[in-house]
Amino acid sequence: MADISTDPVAQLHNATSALTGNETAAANFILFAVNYVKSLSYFKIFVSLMCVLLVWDQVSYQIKKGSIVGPKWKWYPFIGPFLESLDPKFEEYKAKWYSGDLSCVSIFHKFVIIASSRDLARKILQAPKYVKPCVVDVAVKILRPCNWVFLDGKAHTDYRRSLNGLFTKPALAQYLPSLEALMDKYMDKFVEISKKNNYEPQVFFHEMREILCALSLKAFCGDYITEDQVRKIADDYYLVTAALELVNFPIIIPFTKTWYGKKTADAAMKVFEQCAQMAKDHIAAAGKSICVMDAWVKLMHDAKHKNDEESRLFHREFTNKEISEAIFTFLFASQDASSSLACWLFQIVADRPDVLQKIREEQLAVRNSDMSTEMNIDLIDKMTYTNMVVKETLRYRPPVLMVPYVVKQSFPVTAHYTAPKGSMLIPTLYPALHDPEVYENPDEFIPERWEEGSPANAAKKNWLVFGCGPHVCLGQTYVMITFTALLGKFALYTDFKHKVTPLSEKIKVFATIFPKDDLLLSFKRRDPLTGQIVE
Ligand code: HEM
Repeated sequence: MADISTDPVAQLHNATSALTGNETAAANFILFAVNYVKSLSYFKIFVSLMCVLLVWDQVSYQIKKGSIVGPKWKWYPFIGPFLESLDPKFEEYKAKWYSGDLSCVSIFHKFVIIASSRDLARKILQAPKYVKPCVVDVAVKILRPCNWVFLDGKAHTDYRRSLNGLFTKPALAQYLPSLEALMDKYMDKFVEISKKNNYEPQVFFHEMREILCALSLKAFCGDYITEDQVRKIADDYYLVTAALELVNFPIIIPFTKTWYGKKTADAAMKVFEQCAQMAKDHIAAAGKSICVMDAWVKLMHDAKHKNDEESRLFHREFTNKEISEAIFTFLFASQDASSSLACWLFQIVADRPDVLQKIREEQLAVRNSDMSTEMNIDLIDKMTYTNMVVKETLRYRPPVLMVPYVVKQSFPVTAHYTAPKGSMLIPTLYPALHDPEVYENPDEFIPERWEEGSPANAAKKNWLVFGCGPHVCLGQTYVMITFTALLGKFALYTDFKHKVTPLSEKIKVFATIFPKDDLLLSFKRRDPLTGQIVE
């Protein structure tokens, strides 16, 4: 008669009768284990399960850690140093970087490897076969899964090639006049704000974020975006930054940080979609190109009559939605890093009157003291010293400390260590930029170290401010040009003072890095030729 028992133990018993030797021993063991579990209470089962998981958590950590530097054990079971990661401290990061070329930490199920030497950082950034950029889970929801930044390999390289042309010097030359006009407006605004506070230094962190957001949006959307829309996006943008913290809840729950972040991003992309259509209409009517959107649409427009390889990239029409998503990634990539640079730049220059004086002298010289000279690329190219100040600020206080990547397949990072698939691999940029063998007295601010023929200039491999490899920053030329122009104008037309506090030189980590006291500044109008204060 067929065995109709539903008891798995009874079934196993019957099954073993047909086996011999090793098979019987294995089956007996399973039988014993099943009988044992059946004799346990739920509580005991739970405790046993937890013990197994606990041991597995530690064993898995040890296997992944291998020979690299890192905590001997996962001291906080399962979560690891999760609570510390909620409030990242620059000093703790630094201690980690200098603890070894490769170090690790495990948070929940994520195994994180930090690569801090220049050569390892470069190796990782240039290994698209093994790694791809790692974004927090929620970023895919906020930036949308179809966004170009999530493309990998050839698809990414091809899309990137279609965007490179939007940030070349000739393209940037088209955006400069409207950027200069906006800089003028913000100089007035900063002076006005300072005047209302009797020129007493006050927190300028938020104003710096606003001017950078406004400049980016002007460069990207030109006059298609209204001042109100710019203000709204600039005001709300910090909600996106807050939503994209490295440690965040992956599901979007109403009225949480991520929910507000997504709402802000969706609203901004809606505005960009409308702007994209206006750019298409403007270029179709043979209008002049003055912003990134115009330049992009013009490339599409011109491509229709050309058949070279570069133009073929534009043979398909990028939709308004696609353009809006790409523009949002530009804002996303630029906003925090550029605001960080702006904060340090104004603080550092205000604290060093000799540097400010040299900038002013250069600014007058390149204009031949003719204040009606318009800003253009040739003029900016002549601002050698101002450019060195921007470059040294980027080295001294690199806005992006680390770039998280995820391992796609086991990656032999060194002869002795292979990063396991699925782990997070983080090349750090700071140590290469503070390498004493390349930059003498690396913790001092010395613009002259960038003079032609200097060791700093020769050490191209250490210049990791904008990353390297297939994901190298798309906006790096734009950054150098805009900031040189911005600093030059503010130095000429305003007298800015910084109040030094014990926290000014301390570093706060908020996506990028900022002075811990949020930057106390005051601006006065000055006559660019005489240096007299104009009240
Ligand atoms: C001070 C300002 C900035 C700094 C320090 C900075 C730095 C960086 C770094 C370190 C990366 C990652 C590179 C890599 O993975 O190898 C990056 C990527 C990127 N940056 Fe910037 N960035 C800045 C401003 C900008 C601006 C203004 C734009 C926009 C126009 C921009 C657009 C991008 C884009 C689109 C990417 C991703 C490129 C890709 O995945 O192909 N960045 N940036």
